[in-house]
Amino acid sequence: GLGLSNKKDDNFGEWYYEVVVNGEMIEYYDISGCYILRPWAISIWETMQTFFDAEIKKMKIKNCYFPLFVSPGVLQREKDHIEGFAPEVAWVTKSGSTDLDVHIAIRPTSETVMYPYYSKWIRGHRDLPLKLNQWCNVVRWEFSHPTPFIRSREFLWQEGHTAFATKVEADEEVLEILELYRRIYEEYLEIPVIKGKKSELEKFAGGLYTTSVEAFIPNTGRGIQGATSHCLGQNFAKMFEINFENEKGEKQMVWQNSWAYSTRTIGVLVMVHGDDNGLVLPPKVASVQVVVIPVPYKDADTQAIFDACSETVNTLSKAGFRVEADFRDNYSPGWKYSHWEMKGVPLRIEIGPKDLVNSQVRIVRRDNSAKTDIPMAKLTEKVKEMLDDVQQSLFDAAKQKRDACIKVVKTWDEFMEALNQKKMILAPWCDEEEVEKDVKARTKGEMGAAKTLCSPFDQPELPEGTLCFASGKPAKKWTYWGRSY
Ligand SMILES: O=C1CCCN[C@@H]1CCCn1cnc2cc(F)c(F)cc2c1=O
Ligand SMILES: [Mg+2]
Repeated sequence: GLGLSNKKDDNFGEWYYEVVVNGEMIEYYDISGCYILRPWAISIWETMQTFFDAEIKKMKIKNCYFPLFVSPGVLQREKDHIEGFAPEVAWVTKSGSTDLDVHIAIRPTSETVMYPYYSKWIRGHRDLPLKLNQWCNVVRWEFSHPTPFIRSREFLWQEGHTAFATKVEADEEVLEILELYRRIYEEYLEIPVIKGKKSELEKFAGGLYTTSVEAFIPNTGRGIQGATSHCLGQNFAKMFEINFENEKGEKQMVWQNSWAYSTRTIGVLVMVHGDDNGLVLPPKVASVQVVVIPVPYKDADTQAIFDACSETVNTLSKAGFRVEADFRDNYSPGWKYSHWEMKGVPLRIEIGPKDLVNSQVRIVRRDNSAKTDIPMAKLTEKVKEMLDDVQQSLFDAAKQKRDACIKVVKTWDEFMEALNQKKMILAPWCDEEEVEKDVKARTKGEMGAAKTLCSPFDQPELPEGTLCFASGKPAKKWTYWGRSY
């Protein structure tokens, strides 16, 4: 039948696979870890892209496109950048039946592709800042269990790569981009995120520091990195000799950033808002915000009902809403209700014989199933009101649920109890890497170890003498810990 055979709170993993397929976002592919992204998913990607692209253009960041293929020499240029990642790199070794004598890597990220040309293009301070972004796919041949949108061997992202004369400019842009990522999550996807700094152990090894927006999946009790904005310092400038002559004629290395968000955002959206009837889409990213369903009755005037549906579609689309009617005569109204609920369409409008008589429509909200009869005359204003309310309600519900998963702890025992309760744990930490490694070792298990998610910029009060939950040493900062994706 149409319904899901898995409940979200019973077996989340199965529920997720079913929802992304039944919601017509994903089609499975015959190569493991690869998925077909169908229009219902790509329309969400495009909405985010439209917002983000417009915002970075305001920042004078330009789009470019570098090749998919990386020559082996440059890929290995930076040891600690690549060492841990080597097993994930996919290689082209043949063309047709001919072996390539030099194997070519497929980009897993584009630092090593782009920076030799940054070195060539950046000569003097007038060449700075150089601020480029590309919208592309990347390939990482990961082996941990693949999950649509969340962990796939190929995914879509944007990667920004910027170079500045000063660290001050770089530091400023890192946070400007991070704020855009927060807006994508909290103003479009309606998912609460925490802005913070990654620990030395969790940061991008090739960089100076990493900031991120961290989301949380209550059902699995796992944190998930939503997007990341790194300051690379001068590490890559040194490696790729990206220098410029400053105003005084002195040779200086540039300060760089790199930042990305990916189609993983869509997976987080499904996991956070989805329910046992399927997807639940925030109106701002829904390619269909309102679906109009005719409810013909045996002896009623079916044509009149269809006409009322068409009129409703015209009125709402003229008002700027993304609206569709489902006139298919081979499906019942009931079937259509389930189908569009599965796809997460925010509002459903039902028009039957009595609605005609009363010149009203029945509007049903996807997020809370509330049913309201609205006079046709007030249609547009009510639909706008309800869509705005759905958008905000989704955030409020997700935030309340996420906040209920946060536990503040002071001791190891409290930490372990919270971890076993699938919480996102805020703990005072001495900020020592050895201690972080020790926590990982002590929490190892088939569920995966606990790790730091981020140290929130918004630091609670840390009273003098507060001790680290894990080492007992003087705590330096509050840090979020948890299991993660
Ligand atoms: O996270 C970002 C933002 C956008 C540009 N890149 C940075 C760092 C990416 C970190 N990273 C992440 N994954 C990788 C996988 C690989 F196979 C590999 F060769 C390299 C990497 C790798 O450098
Ligand atoms: Mg990885």
